[in-house]
Amino acid sequence: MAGLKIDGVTRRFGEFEALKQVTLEIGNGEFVAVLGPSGCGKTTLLRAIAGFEKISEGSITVGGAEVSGPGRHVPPEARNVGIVFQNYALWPHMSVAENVGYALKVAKVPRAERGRRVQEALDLVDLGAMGERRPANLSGGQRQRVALARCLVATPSLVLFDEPLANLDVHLRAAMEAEFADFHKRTGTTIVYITHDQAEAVALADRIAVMDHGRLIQFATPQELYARPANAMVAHFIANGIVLPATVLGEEQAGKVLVDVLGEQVVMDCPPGTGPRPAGVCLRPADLRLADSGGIGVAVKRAVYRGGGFRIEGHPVLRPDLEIGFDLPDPARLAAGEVARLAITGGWVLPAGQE
Ligand SMILES: Nc1ncnc2c1ncn2[C@@H]1O[C@H](COP(=O)(O)OP(=O)(O)OP(=O)(O)O)[C@@H](O)[C@H]1O
Repeated sequence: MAGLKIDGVTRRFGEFEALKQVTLEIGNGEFVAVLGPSGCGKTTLLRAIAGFEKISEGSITVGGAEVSGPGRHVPPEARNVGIVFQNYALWPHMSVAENVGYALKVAKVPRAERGRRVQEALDLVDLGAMGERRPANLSGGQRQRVALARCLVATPSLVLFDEPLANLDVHLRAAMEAEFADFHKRTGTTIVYITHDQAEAVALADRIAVMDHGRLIQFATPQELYARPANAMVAHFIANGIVLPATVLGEEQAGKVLVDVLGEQVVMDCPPGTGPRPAGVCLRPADLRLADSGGIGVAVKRAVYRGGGFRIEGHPVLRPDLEIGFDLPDPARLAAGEVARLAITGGWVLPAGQE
């Protein structure tokens, strides 16, 4: 197992920068998700780590050895990096064990050793008893595990997952999430997991690297991303936080500060050194409470039933240009056309310049 260091990596396609000065250090045995919207550079980063893509600037180090850098590009097959792709493409005419052992056979690994390593890899993904089956006789999740075993049989120092659950249905995704988490716990493999699904990243990863437009925006634990997003994009992207304009009224004291949000004065969490300035604030469900009086007025545009409760969407009465959405447990007392009163009880002031 090995750590991964990405240092100031830029990748240009002509004038366009798909990766901009990305710096990221991943510890030995860590499970890191790379998360971001379509086109943010996730796949380019994965391809650069795997060695399918040359980088324009910076360096990449796996387990202490530089694999990409100025004048240096170690080919993919010499990097000892495994990849589990979204399309797991197994050979239909080969058994599970043959599929897993194919690369070893091509590499002329002796039969006995091959058999032992294939069995070990299948045991790791809990398919130890299924080596003789054909892929057609496996479930989608089992096939994805064969793909994982096929990657593990080469004993990689680092495993990259490229949206491995994207082709699976919702139920199978949940089951496979649990399997991946369990696999990581048992083996301690260093994992870099690419996804655009924030719920998946939050459920699985020790830390998440959020990317946007080729840049790394924030690299932190799921809890930190939720509670202390670095900018409005992260606040929205992680669990759909509400971002509103506000004015910081005082100076930060012990991580808190007094803020005016649409006429309401609220004490919120804030970055160190926050002082009076215009700011964006991120609000989470725990920061909002429906009130009978006071609070901010929200004109309800839509109330959509979401099983067990309603999703309310509308705009602040004082700022019709802003959108605000929140969830309300059943039985809801709100309908389109009404004005809801929302008390704000907390929140997070975004860092300066990130509103
Ligand atoms: N070979 C290439 N030539 C030119 N532009 C490219 C090339 N590969 C990627 N890009 C551009 O780089 C940007 C990042 O692409 P990338 O595939 O890394 O995004 P992504 O975050 O993986 O998106 P998705 O989730 O849709 O796969 C995109 O704007 C894409 O069009």
